[in-house]
Amino acid sequence: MRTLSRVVRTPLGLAAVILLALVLLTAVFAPILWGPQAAAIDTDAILAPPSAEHPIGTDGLGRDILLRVLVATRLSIVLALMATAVAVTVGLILGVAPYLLGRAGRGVTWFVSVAVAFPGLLLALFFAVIFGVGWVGATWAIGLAGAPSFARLCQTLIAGIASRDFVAAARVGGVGRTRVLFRHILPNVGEPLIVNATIGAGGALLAFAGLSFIGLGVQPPEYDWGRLMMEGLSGIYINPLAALAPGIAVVIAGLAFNLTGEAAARTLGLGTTAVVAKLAAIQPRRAKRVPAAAVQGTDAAPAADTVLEVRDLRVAFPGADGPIEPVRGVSFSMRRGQIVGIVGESGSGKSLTALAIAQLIEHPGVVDAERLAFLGEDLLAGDTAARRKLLGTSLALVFQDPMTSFNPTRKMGAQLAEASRHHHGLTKKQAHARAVDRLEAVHISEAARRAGQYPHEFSGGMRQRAMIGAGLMGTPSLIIADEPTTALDVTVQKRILELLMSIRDETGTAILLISHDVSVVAEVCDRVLVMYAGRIVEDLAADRLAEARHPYTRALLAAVPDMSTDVRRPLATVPGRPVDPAHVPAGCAFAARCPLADARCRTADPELVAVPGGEVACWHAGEALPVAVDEPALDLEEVLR
Ligand SMILES: Nc1ncnc2c1ncn2[C@@H]1O[C@H](COP(=O)(O)OP(=O)(O)OP(=O)(O)O)[C@@H](O)[C@H]1O
Repeated sequence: MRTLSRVVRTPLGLAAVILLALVLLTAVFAPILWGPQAAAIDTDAILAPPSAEHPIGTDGLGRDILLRVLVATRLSIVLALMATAVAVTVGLILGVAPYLLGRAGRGVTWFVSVAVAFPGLLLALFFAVIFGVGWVGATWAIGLAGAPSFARLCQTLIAGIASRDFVAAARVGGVGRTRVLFRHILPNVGEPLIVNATIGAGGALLAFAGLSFIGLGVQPPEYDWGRLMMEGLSGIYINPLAALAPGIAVVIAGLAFNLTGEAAARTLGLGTTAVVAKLAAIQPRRAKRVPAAAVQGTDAAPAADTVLEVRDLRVAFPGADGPIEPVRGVSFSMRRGQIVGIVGESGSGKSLTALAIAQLIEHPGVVDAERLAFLGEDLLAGDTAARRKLLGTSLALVFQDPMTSFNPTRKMGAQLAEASRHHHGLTKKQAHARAVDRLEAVHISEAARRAGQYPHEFSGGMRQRAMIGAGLMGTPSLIIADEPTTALDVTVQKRILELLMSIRDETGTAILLISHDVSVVAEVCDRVLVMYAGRIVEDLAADRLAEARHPYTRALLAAVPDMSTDVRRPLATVPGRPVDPAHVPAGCAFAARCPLADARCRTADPELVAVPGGEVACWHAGEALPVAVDEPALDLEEVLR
């Protein structure tokens, strides 16, 4: 209803809706008002030309053509709508199948791709021949012919929404595929699908008229516009209006559907509501640092409080010239209460590492590891349902973009409550109460009222806190926060980081913080893992960052602006370009950008070896740099690239 009122506010929308309303009113009332008259045979007025009594003449049985055109509106529209219903239903089934069936659904995608390549009218003729002459066969024919394009649209829209963060969060929360589809995906693709179906109804109307015109559609004594065109054609030289009038009716009704659909599409495309709520004040708390003992020595035998063990984690995707491995043997472990940061430039494999831990790498991606264990449970083996439950109750994810982290069509309270109901067996009321409680826990004021609002009614910082609140619906042992502050301004950033630290202090939750910003990581983490080209190249305590040994870590640190940075000069960056995972060079992947690189670096890849305070993978770890990396010879072009 809201959509309709937005559509009629535009001149095009208003005209289209009025036209469609007229067509539909004619379809409803014309057979009641003029049905018997339109069927009355008058042998005295056979093939009469237009006159005052018969404005566009009569047919071969003396029946009034204008009345017949008006009465035919109902059958023409009903049949077009029935064919559209077939197209939408079959299209939806084919459209959602790949998502629901996972890998097994690839056959459906292939089938739709092939079917979509056939011209619709050809398919309609093909099905019309199979189903036989008559309106039933024609309805199936037009409906099935329209289904592939609808299915393709459906698949594309679903794929777009399925990659959004809130769907990933729901899946990690243990929400099943079917529920995710109906709760999170379909409500978000519903509008474009309805708009497309409306436009499709115009096409079905035209196709039906075509089939009836060539004698495959409606059969006498029934008549639709196509049938009337066919009958009028025989007398076109005597009374051209007899064929033209039903043709014009098809055009008007087709336009009414198409324009309404187009107007709705335009209106929906333009209308993104952006209501920015005011940021509620939060009371930042000073974080306690985890004792150094808890930070050190994590790669020995797993300690009793080990939350996460990652050993030789690899993530691969098929590429044009063989598999691409953007994550190439990552190993680390985390203990209760630890905040570990992963830093590295874009493309270094940080997010894929996190996604692999959360079991969110989709086919055709392949995850392999010597060991990937969460709370002692092997994530690469064992029962899928048990794994999902474990991840759903004990792992929380916070994503970069707080706008995509929530389903825009559902209220915040309901979204927070969802996983809790699923995993903890809470009633709707209990889950809602917990959602409000969790919103309060992340310092959202008036939490009860806020729980009844939609994501767009929250500010960016509030949404990010709500995302953290969603993670706290259970009792997570690990929060993975992937660039949680990148989309936020600096003051909000600080509050989010302080919130994460306070959660760690209060609950002992371990936090894996992914960031490309080394200063963010340095501020809140106990330990920092520096990633380059899919590997950890340095692992060190955050408070020893200044003693970093790897030239890459040192270059990253040098690129952080401070109060002494000359603002008139371009900001420093690490010179050169990151490695393309499809073309990782032999030897040390950083060699091409490294001022210390020599022949050995270009041929032999250094292992991660223990050094005082951490581990480093470099043949020249800690050596003095011949060129000052904090003063790289930058050209603006390189910076902007
Ligand atoms: N589905 C995929 N298929 C092929 N390659 C992929 C896929 N997903 C990611 N990659 C590649 O893997 C590499 C690492 O990606 P990842 O998202 O982990 O990087 P990142 O360090 O998190 O960077 P950013 O900070 O930009 O997110 C990138 O080069 C990316 O192009």
